[in-house]
Amino acid sequence: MREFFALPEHERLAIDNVNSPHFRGYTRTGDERTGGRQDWRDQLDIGAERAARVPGADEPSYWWLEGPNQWPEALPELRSVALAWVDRLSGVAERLLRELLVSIGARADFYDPIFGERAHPHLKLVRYPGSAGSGADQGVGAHKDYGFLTLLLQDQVGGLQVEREDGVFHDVPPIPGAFVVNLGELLEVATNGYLVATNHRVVSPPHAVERFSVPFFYNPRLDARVEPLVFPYASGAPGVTDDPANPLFAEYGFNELKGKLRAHPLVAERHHAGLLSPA
Ligand SMILES: O=C(O)CCC(=O)C(=O)O
Ligand SMILES: [Fe+2]
Repeated sequence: MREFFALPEHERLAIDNVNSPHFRGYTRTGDERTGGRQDWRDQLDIGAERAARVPGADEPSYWWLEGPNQWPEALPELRSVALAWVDRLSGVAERLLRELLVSIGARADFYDPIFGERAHPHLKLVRYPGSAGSGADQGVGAHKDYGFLTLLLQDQVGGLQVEREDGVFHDVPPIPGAFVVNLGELLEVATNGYLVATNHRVVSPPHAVERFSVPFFYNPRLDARVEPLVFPYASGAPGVTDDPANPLFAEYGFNELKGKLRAHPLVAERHHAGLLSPA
């Protein structure tokens, strides 16, 4: 992945995600927004390799999220390595989700039907280039991931923080060889708030220190509707977080599309002006 970010800028920009109505490809530093503010990182977004899908007038707009990836010509091996990693981590995350469901008294296979062949996993290669010249330290602003589980590899630099019950963001110190596991919004929807999606952010490394991370997002089919989980604590669950700025959608495609339109305004304006709600 370091080789990808070391490519000359014109080679990275040849696969700019602004060229992709499917939100795939390279986002240069400064083009992404979280919480309405600029994230100081660049990244390569990779999803399941599928044919471009253009939703018909009577189809849900989230089908735009299906499509081909963009790969750098100068690094032909990246495609097979990244897609093999997606496959491998899909298996790990599947096992983990099943164990997690059993641990709260549910059936292991409860959500099996919404994954399978048409599942919509996602992988990012991310580089944080240090602090922005402006002094802002938002590597990525506080957010929750859209799907069920995230398996995140981070290097030794640090900067990832998660919000705990006390409302304070706590450092997540890097542990060599370990994944950080974040709970996604769909698990919160599934358990009606018994499990709460992990609110997390990255504080930029100081000065010109670079940080690299590789989050893998375990997501079901875009047209999956997350049914309430049958488990012993369902009746006492508090309900999902009520945040008008971030509604949680049980139909996965809408939940991801909401996030992508917000995070990638250049892609949204160029390809999806019709989907943006009037300000
Ligand atoms: O870089 C990290 O450690 C976190 C990245 C992240 O939260 C994301 O891309 O969703
Ligand atoms: Fe995240």
